[in-house]
Amino acid sequence: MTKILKADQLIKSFNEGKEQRNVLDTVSVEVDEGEFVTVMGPSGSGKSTLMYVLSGMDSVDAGKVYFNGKDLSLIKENELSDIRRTKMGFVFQQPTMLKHLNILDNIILPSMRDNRKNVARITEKARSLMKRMGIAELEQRSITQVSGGQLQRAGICRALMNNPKIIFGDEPTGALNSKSAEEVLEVFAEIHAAGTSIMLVTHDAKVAARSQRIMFMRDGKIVSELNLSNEDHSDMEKRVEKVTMKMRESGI
Ligand SMILES: Nc1ncnc2c1ncn2[C@@H]1O[C@H](COP(=O)(O)OP(=O)(O)OP(=O)(O)O)[C@@H](O)[C@H]1O
Repeated sequence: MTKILKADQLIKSFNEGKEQRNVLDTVSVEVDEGEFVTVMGPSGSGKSTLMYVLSGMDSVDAGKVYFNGKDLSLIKENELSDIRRTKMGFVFQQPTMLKHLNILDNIILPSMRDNRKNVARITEKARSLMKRMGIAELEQRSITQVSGGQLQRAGICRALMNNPKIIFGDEPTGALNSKSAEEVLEVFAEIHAAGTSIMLVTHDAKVAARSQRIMFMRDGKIVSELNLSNEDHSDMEKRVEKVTMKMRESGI
């Protein structure tokens, strides 16, 4: 199986007063192409930092990150930003969108950067994604005229504009009510079914239960994993129960 991501023995430290603290402490990770993984762990355990270094948004002090077989430490910053823009999609807890643009324009804005001549094609792509995400009728609305769940689905459309190989999500349902969260999770399931790899950071067992494999972090280390790929997908309650048990076992 081809690895979309491979990380060996990552170390990342930050200064805490006079002390240096390893926020990532010899972390190794592998994600298969098309795999849906989640990262769980207590606040401050290093989950977001792990996601930032795996996506090349931040550097490591030691260790290697390979994206699609490429050592990220050996490529120049402009190639790295091209990879991030064209091969990776990012979804955060609160999508950052511009207030004076409507939803459609917010979705297409990042793609316009190097494709000004292809407005028609880009707009068509955005419309087809909005339809797929169930927000086709919202294109003219401002970002203050939609619900949190609808805004997040717009954020996912924006992340999918370049057909990324992987979507990174940091607590993508963290700010949503349970109904909107369910809808957004359905969207992630659909993106995964279409072949895109997904890595989500979450505190929520219901989110993690949707994934194929969960990595549990504590104090900058991956302390355990749970493989759900052979568990019945229709029995979500049982999957959530397994995740909750493993969280307890892992001290999370
Ligand atoms: N730029 C930074 N400078 C200094 N310390 C940082 C920096 N970024 C993160 N940290 C510290 O690294 C640790 C891990 O942070 P990180 O955001 O990765 O944790 P997390 O598991 O994602 O937490 P949460 O669930 O609260 O989002 C925390 O103690 C945080 O304060």
